[in-house]
Amino acid sequence: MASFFSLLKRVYYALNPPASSAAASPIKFGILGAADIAPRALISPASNHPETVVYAVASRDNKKASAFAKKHGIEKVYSGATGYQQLLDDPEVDAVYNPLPNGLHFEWTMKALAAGKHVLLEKPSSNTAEETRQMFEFAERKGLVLLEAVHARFHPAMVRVQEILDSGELGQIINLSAGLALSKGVIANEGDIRLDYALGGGAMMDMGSYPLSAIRFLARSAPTSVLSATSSVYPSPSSTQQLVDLGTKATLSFPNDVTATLNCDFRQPWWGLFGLIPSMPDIKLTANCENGEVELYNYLAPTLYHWIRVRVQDPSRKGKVIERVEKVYKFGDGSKGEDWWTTYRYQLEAFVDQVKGRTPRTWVGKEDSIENLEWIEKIYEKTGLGSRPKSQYVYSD
Ligand SMILES: NC(=O)C1=CN([C@@H]2O[C@H](COP(=O)(O)OP(=O)(O)OC[C@H]3O[C@@H](n4cnc5c(N)ncnc54)[C@H](OP(=O)(O)O)[C@@H]3O)[C@@H](O)[C@H]2O)C=CC1
Ligand SMILES: O=C1OC[C@@H](O)[C@H](O)[C@H]1O
Repeated sequence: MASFFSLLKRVYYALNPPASSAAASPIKFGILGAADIAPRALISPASNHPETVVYAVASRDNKKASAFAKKHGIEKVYSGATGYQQLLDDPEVDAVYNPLPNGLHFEWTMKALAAGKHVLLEKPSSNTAEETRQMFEFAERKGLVLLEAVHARFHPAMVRVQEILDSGELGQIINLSAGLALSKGVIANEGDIRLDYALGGGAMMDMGSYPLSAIRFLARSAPTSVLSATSSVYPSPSSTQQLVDLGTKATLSFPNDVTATLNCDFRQPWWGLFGLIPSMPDIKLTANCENGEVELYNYLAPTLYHWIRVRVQDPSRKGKVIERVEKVYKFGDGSKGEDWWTTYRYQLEAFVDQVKGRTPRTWVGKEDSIENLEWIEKIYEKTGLGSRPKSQYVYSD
């Protein structure tokens, strides 16, 4: 019963975080585009962070910009063809949140950095590893913070799974698997940016970037090769749309004979097992090891509900398995956090710490983001679909 009430309380506060009173010199954010994800990933967490204010939004469309600003209490509105650049030119803006379609991440992140702004950049960081490298190198040259918003990596539950593996209690990792697959109609419907090749669409870009990042994080290494990869494609007459994967499955190899399987899908069937039972979303990470296994269920929204199930061979009784379940909402070392903090709230904490010159509890750095894109591209190469198109934007330092 007590755990039912703590679930209710956690979910309530995750969705309605208590407003914090503003610190003396908060980081003022500007948002490029009135994107669907912005309230969840930035506006709501920022309302609870004393050192952040969402100050401006820019949209191509004036009405959309004003309605978005009104709904979320945002002071400054920019719109029209020059709206994004006007926001970047506003000296009041300290940091930019870039939730534009993937194919525009490079151009607008480079422009934001050129304008001297720190950038919280939506995943996947760009369309190619080379673009991601250029963005991070530019940020370094400018002395600015750039973070790819792989929010799941910031939650203590994910970090705990890595700790369990690192502790050695399960022995050497043999196989990792991670998925993100949702039933048809839930996401990426007709007209969605996720289905537009020119904008960097595709399931591997959109959803696959998370399980790939998680697998690499738990393996503490880059893959060594893509052993196999297959995609299902959109039955569209347009040849570029046929390069958009609706789902991709890949097997990767890692050092020390570790293998990993990855699954991502926009169009999982609603019914599984011969059409008899509803299929559940694939939102699980598993590590099979020499002496047991660990599974994290719901690694993308662990605040709402998750479990970490550990099964380990009993060393004193051959064949006997000892099972335990952990739920981890806060870091065990007293680092900042609350049970109800979402992945996005933990991510914002880290971003602000980095901007303020403090050491964040968790971080996803330059090489990590470059590597993720490198292997997204390698998986696409293996499927035969190839990388998403490079940005046409040319910048000068
Ligand atoms: N971290 C997370 O949990 C999530 C991350 N994402 C990532 O965030 C990004 C945006 O996703 P989402 O919010 O779902 O997408 P939306 O389509 O809702 O938002 C994208 C915004 O980009 C702007 N835009 C600029 N140019 C174009 C164009 N040519 N076509 C379409 N939109 C354009 C639009 O803003 P306007 O018209 O106002 O100018 C639009 O609102 C993606 O990179 C995605 O991978 C998405 C969902 C969850
Ligand atoms: O968190 C997410 O889940 C679903 C995806 O389509 C979305 O872009 C992603 O970031």
